[in-house]
Amino acid sequence: MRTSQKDFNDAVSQVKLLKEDPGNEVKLKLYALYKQATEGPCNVPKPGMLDFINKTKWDAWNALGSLSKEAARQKYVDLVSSLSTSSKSPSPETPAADRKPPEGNSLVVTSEDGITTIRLNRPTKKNALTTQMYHDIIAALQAASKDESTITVLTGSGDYYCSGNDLTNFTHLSAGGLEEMARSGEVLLRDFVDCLIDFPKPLVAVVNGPAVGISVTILGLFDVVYATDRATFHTPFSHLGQSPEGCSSYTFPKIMGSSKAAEMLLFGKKLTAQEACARGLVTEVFPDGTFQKEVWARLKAYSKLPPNALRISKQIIRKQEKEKLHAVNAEESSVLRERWLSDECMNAIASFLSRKAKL
Ligand SMILES: CCCCC/C=C/C(=O)SCCNC(=O)CCNC(=O)[C@H](O)C(C)(C)COP(=O)(O)OP(=O)(O)OC[C@H]1O[C@@H](n2cnc3c(N)ncnc32)[C@H](O)[C@@H]1OP(=O)(O)O
Repeated sequence: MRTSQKDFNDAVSQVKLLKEDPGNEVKLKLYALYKQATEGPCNVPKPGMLDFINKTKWDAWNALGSLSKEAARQKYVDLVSSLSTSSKSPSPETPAADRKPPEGNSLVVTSEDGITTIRLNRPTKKNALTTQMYHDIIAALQAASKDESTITVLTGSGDYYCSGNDLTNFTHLSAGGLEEMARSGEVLLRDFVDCLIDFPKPLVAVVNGPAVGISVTILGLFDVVYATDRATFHTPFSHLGQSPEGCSSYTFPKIMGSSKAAEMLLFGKKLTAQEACARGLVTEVFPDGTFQKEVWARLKAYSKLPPNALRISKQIIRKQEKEKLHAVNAEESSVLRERWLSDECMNAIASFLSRKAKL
C-alpha cells in the first residue's frame, strides 16, 4: 500500500508528541529518512571533521544512497508507527518492578554508618561521565574528605559500574572550538585525578558491573576494589585514538607488570573480574547474587575502625608516591589534550556517535 503525503505529515506531527525520547540512534534514522523523503538523496557538502553532530547527520542521510522519496516516506511512517506503539504509557497493572526507575540526579551522595557513598546514577547511559559529573565528583570528594565518615565509596546504579567518559562531551563545543574544549578537558581531567591522588581517607570502589575507560584507570588510585563476578574491565584507548589517563601508565605496570599492563592499555584487552583480581587490580570478587550484601556488611565493619588511625596509615602508605603520581597525571592529561585534536580520535568519536562502532 502506498504511503500518502498525509500519512507522512501525520507521522511527522506524531514524532513531536512521543512521550519517551527514542534515543539518538532512532532520532538519527528519523532525521535521515525525513531528509530523503523531503529533499531526495543527499547532495549537500559534507560538514567538516570537527562538526561532529552535523557530520553524523550527514553520514546517516548519505547512507540512504538513492532510496526513492516514496520509499523513504514509507520507512519513516513505519518507524514512527513502531515507536508510537512501544512508547504507550504503562497500564496501571504494570508491576512496579517492570517500570524503569526514574533517572534524577546523575550523582547521588549519601552518608550513613560511617560511609560516604558517591553513586554514579545515569543507568540508561551506563553511568557515562558527563563534564558536570566530573565537577560533582570532585566536589563530593572534597566534602567527604572533611565529613564525619571513615570510608568513602564510589559505585554505580543499574547494570553498569561506568562506561567511562561520556563521548558526547566532545560535541559540546564553546566559541573557542575544539582547541578550547581540549584545553578545558585537560584541566578538568588533571583536577579530577589530582583529587583522587590526594584523597586522605580510605577510598573503596564497589564495582557493580562492567567498567570502561577512566573508571578502570583510576582504580589504581583506590585503596580497595571490590567487584561483582559480572564486572569486566576495559580500556579501549587505542580504539578511540586516545591514550591512558588516571595515572594508569604508571600504576598499571606497577600493579600487574609491564606486559600485562600493555595488553590492557595498548591493545584494549578486556579483563574479567577474576582476571583483574589475579592481576592485582581488584582486591576481591564476589558472586553477583550476594555482592551487595557481602560487600556492604564488610564495609560497615571496616567503618567502625578508628578513623584517625586509618587516615594516618593511608597517608604513610601513599606518601612516597604522591609527587610522582601528580607528575604522571599532568603528563597524561597534556598528552590526551593533543590526542583529542587528532584525526584518529575524532574519527573514533564520530563513529561512536553515528553508532557505526560498538566496543
Ligand atoms: C575530561 C576527562 C576525560 C577523561 C578521558 C576518559 C576516557 C575514557 O573513559 S575512554 C572510554 C569511553 N567510553 C567508551 O568508549 C564506551 C562507549 N560505549 C560503548 O561502547 C557501549 O555503549 C557499551 C559497551 C558501554 C554498552 O553497550 P550496550 O550494552 O550495547 O549499551 P548501549 O550502547 O545501547 O548504551 C546504552 C546507552 O548509553 C549510551 N552510552 C553508553 N556509554 C556511553 C559513553 N561512554 N558516552 C556516551 N553515551 C554512552 C549509549 O549511547 C546508549 O544511549 P542511547 O542510544 O541514547 O540509548
